[in-house]
Amino acid sequence: MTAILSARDLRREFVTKRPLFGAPTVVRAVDGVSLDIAAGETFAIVGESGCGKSTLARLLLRLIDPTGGEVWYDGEDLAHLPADRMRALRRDLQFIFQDPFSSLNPQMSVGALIEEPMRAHGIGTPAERRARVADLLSRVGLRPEHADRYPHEFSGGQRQRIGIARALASGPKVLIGDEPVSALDVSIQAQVVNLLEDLKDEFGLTLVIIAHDLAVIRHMATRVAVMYLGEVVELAPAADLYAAPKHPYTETLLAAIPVAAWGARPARTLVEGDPPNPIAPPPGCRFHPRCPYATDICRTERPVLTDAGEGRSVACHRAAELSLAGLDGAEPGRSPAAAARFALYARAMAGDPDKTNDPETGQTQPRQTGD
Ligand SMILES: Nc1ncnc2c1ncn2[C@@H]1O[C@H](COP(=O)(O)OP(=O)(O)OP(=O)(O)O)[C@@H](O)[C@H]1O
Repeated sequence: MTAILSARDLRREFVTKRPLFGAPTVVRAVDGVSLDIAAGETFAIVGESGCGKSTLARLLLRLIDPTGGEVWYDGEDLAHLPADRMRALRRDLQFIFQDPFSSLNPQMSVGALIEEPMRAHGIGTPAERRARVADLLSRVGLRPEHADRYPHEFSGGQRQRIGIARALASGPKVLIGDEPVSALDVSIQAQVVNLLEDLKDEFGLTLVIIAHDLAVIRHMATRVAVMYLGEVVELAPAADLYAAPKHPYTETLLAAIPVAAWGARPARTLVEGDPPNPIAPPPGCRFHPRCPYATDICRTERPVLTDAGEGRSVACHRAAELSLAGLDGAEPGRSPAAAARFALYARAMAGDPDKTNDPETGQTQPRQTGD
């Protein structure tokens, strides 16, 4: 694998002062993340709100400075580059924001918004830039004459297309999208996902997509990194991860995927127990208070992300012995076997940690932790 972008033990803390009294609190938003993103892949970073994925995305493009660690792009450590060199490299590394309403300056015409990155990097003559704006508008499914209009004249999906055209304007090699479709109507999300996939092929891009659940990126991701409380807990080729997760947290994220096709109903969250507190993460495995498979070692020893073979890594003491429920490749829903296992799992999460009811017979039985 040729890595185009790599993180090495990347860290970012936020220190927040209490308003009147008390010690400042420290949030370890990203706490020692190492990963390699291959040229030309679609790499997804997934996890619940607050797990640090937006912070990681911003660190990867040095939109914010790290507290520690390195970010390597094309032989240079972005984390320690002087500002002027970093500005030059931004031509290669672009960001698509989550909210197409607040991320576009309402005072600027669409043409000026898309042209701005080209001007900033001294690309082309004014006439060449205008021609490129028209071309980019067509490529994202809008019309060249839209260049003279203003963002408020467009729908959310169209604004996100404008944001994508703007991100493409400087001819980047890597595009990072921070939940690029989650602010859009569900009916529009698939269209924008499809557009990103088409543009990736057309422009030879590497895509990094941040998502809070595994549904959105299911059909586009090449590999997936699952984050929990500032750490990557599982990293795997997408098809393998969906078919057979190795970390219990990944299993819960898979269980939250709506069974029916796009938008039929919102995803449920099956992760019960105390919500994660990034200020005071639990000892041992950070997921253990919510994990139905936790044993003593999970409460005391922090598992490290370990090579699990076949391009997979997992941070779970019990990864080798557990056999967790995947989606079994069923379309549009899960197979009956996977559905039954998810039902068992949901009950285990909601109640008795050691026993659960068989969804078909209603009999109480020990939960299965291996096949
Ligand atoms: N500027 C900041 N100051 C203080 N704390 C911050 C700041 N930015 C993020 N955090 C904290 O860092 C943690 C990770 O936040 P981050 O936004 O990266 O998570 P996320 O997984 O992207 O969540 P979301 O999907 O809600 O954006 C959270 O606890 C958040 O409150």
